Formats: sequence, structure tokens, C-alpha cells
Amino acid sequence: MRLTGVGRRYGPVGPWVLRGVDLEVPAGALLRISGANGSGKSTLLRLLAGIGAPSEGRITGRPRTAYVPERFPSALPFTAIGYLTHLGRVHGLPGPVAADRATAWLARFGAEEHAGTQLRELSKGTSQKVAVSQALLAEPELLVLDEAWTGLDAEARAELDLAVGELTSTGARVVYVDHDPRRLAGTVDAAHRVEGTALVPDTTRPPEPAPQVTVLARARAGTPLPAALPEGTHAEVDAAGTARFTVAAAHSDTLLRTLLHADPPWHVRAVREPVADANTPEDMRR
Ligand SMILES: Nc1ncnc2c1ncn2[C@@H]1O[C@H](COP(=O)(O)OP(=O)(O)OP(=O)(O)O)[C@@H](O)[C@H]1O
Repeated sequence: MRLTGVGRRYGPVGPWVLRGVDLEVPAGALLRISGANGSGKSTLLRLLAGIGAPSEGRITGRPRTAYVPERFPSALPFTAIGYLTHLGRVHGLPGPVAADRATAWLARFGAEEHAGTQLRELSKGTSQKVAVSQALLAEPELLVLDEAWTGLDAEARAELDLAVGELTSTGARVVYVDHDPRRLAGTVDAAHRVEGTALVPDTTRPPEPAPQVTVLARARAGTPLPAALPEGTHAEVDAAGTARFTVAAAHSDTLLRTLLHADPPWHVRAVREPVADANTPEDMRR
């Protein structure tokens, strides 16, 4: 797929949002688009997704495309499974195949219990799981993701990362925008930034991942995890009832306070500090 001299403005005399955009989207590629708010990222993604035509220039070699928009149309009169099955049919799948794939994707994103819920009654995160499932069940050759991770819980975000990897490994292309510069950073094939009306190579390196602290803690059998854990905390409980919390080092004191003051309290068994960088000189590790 190739964009040649593509420009877009809204209305015949509106200001140009994009101009002179040349972009190659090869099979199997993962492309990241960045840029300031209002710079034209969504405009570019909509052109890639085939929603609206360029005001000038050409897009050639368009593959079968699926798109997760920035805002999901949640007011439609469908249940989650009804909506997904309907869209699967729109993508050309026979009804039973569409229904099976819809069920499988909802389960993969941990939303199977909401299959029968009306779209307008879904939480923001579950709506987003439906939006993402809608695109993935089509098994597209080009997947366009506009902030698709926003609102998803940690497990679903990881699942979407996996699904993107699975798609590109089968030769599909994925183009995405995400506010977190670390999103899929290790696997991106090319990064571009919208600057003014142009699309330029993005040479900024993603920031290093924040150092993580792991806390092992136990509580009385059946104690739920504390409700208000610091932002970004990942928690899992093993079969023996020991919980492993992983959190950015900057939030580890808040996590420890939360665990100790929970009712009933959690007993902290171990705290594992971030491992020192192997390249850090010995005298800086202390
Ligand atoms: N349907 C529309 N009609 C008129 N102008 C629009 C329309 N959609 C977007 N624009 C304008 O195009 C410009 C680029 O908007 P766009 O949504 O593509 O930016 P963005 O980089 O995705 O922004 P954000 O980071 O805030 O999501 C903005 O000036 C916006 O006001």
C-alpha cells in the first residue's frame, strides 16, 4: 500500500491538515504515527482506513482493512455479541463464523460475560474491548488503531499487543497512534510524526521503561485485592494465596502503605528492588 502526494483538508477552502504525504506501508510492517494534539494523526489514520478520500494525491494497493476509531459509536441499538456478529457479516463472514469469532475475541479480552449487554450499558473499557474485537475478528490485511489501548485494563492491553504481533507475523500491516511512546516500541518497523502539514520520520527514541519494584504479600484467605492500588500496579495471586504486586519504583511507597493499611491488612513478605543496570559502574549501584 502506498500514499503518494496525499493531502487532506476539511471542506474546499479549509486549511490543509496534511499535504504532500508519501508513505509506503509494506506487508508485515508495524508503523507508528505520532504528533501533537490536533496535528492530524486521526486524519491520516482515517485516510489509511479508507474513511474519506484524500483531497489530493493517491492511495494505491489498498488491502482489506479494519479500523478502531478514537471514539466508539456506543449508542447503537445492539448487544455486544449482536454488534460484533453484524460487523463480522459486513466484513463478509458467514453468520455462524462471525458469531464464533466474536465470542472468541470477547473471551480473549476478558469481556465474555458482557456478550449479551447492550452497547450503551457497557463501561468505557468494555466498549473499547468490543471496538478492538470488531476489528480483529475481520482478520484484516491492514489494521488501523487510533489510541485503541486507551481504557483497556492491563491484561487486555497485553492481549492487544499480542494480537498485533500475531497479525504482522502473518504479513498483515498495522498502523497505530498511541499517546504512550513505549507502546510496542521494541517491535516498530518505522515511526513517523505529523509536523505542520508534513509527515516526517520520527527519530526520537522511546523512553526507557520505568524501573519496577515487586512486592510479595499475603492476606487472610479470601481477602480481595485492595481497591485503590497506585496507578499502573500489576497484581496476580498464585494458588498458595501469595500476591505479587509489580509497580513503578516511584509508586512503591504508596503501594506498601496501601497494603499495610488495608482492612484486613496484607503482610508484606518481600520487596524486590529494580535490578541495577549491568552497564552502571559498580560505585553508582550503591
Ligand atoms: N471532521 C472534521 N471537520 C473539520 N475539521 C476537522 C475534522 N476532523 C479533524 N479536523 C481538524 O483537523 C485537524 C487535525 O485533527 P485530527 O483529529 O486529525 O488531529 P489528531 O492529531 O488526531 O488530534 P488528537 O491528538 O487531539 O486526537 C484539527 O485542526 C481538527 O480540528
